[in-house]
Amino acid sequence: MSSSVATAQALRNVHGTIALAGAGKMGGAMLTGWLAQGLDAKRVVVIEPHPSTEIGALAAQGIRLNPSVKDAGEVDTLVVAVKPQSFREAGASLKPFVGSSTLVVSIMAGMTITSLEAVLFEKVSGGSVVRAMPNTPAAIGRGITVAVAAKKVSAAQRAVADALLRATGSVEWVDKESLMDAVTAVSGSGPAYVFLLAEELARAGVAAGLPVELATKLARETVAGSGELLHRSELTSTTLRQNVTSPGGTTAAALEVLMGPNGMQTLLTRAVAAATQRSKDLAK
Ligand SMILES: NC(=O)C1=CN([C@@H]2O[C@H](COP(=O)(O)OP(=O)(O)OC[C@H]3O[C@@H](n4cnc5c(N)ncnc54)[C@H](OP(=O)(O)O)[C@@H]3O)[C@@H](O)[C@H]2O)C=CC1
Ligand SMILES: O=C(O)[C@@H]1CCC=N1
Repeated sequence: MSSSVATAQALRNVHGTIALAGAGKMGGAMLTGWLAQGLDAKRVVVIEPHPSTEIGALAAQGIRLNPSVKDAGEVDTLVVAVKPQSFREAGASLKPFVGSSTLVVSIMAGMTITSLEAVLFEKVSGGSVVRAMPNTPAAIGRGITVAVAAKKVSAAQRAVADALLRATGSVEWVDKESLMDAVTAVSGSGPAYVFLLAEELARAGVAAGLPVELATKLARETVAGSGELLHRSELTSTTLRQNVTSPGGTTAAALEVLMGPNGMQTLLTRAVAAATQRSKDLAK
């Protein structure tokens, strides 16, 4: 069985009602992935105060948009995709949807398992919580998610979380929740760094004399094509970089700048440290 067939099959084996709280950029991307992989829309409840036109249109496919707690019925899995800053308030309105056997999967940056348990469950340490960090390539099935499960999460619940997360790309499980802040800084926020690279490469092309439109196209296709090559190739990123670099050539001249003092290594180390710290601060 191919891995994509196995992924779709695992998702179809997820039983019960799945509620998504927060169908914004990330929650919406995950919902798109689930439906694309064949999850029955009728089993999906979406809790979202201001649904986009796209999310509203999914009601025609059978998803239940903003039902009352009574109409939603028993929620087997609640995926929380609201902003961490709005969770204290949102948590209170979500709590009535959570029963003692509900599995909660949170994708909120910085929000710890302990905080989730305290807000959503009657007793601290009484909840089945999976903390996960996806990224936006999930929208095209090419995301990567890192997940950590609270002790109370059963093997069956972990399989449910895995199926939902894997429908949007690959999944790595870790045992230490403390890794999640750095994970968020690398892969959760990481797509933004890559898109910034495309923006700045285009700007640098314009500064070097190219028309804006051509520079934008060259930068976009170069980032996208290099990403695809990295994805398909078995070579390491170091070898792929070296393959571009002719001795004494143009790339070597550029890399001397990018790999020099205050180059990419310094900048990315500082950027990832700043994002890691922000994730820790969001927990407070
Ligand atoms: N964007 C990304 O790349 C990633 C984001 N995340 C995490 O995903 C979460 C969402 O981020 P993102 O999608 O970017 O943010 P968005 O603002 O796009 O989405 C959050 C959504 O939650 C809605 N919302 C607000 N209050 C409630 C409530 N009480 N009940 C239900 N929904 C509510 C918001 O509505 P309204 O706008 O009207 O307030 C909004 O539509 C965050 O916790 C973030 O840390 C994780 C990985 C990557
Ligand atoms: O910027 C943020 O806080 C969220 C988490 C990772 C990506 N976006």
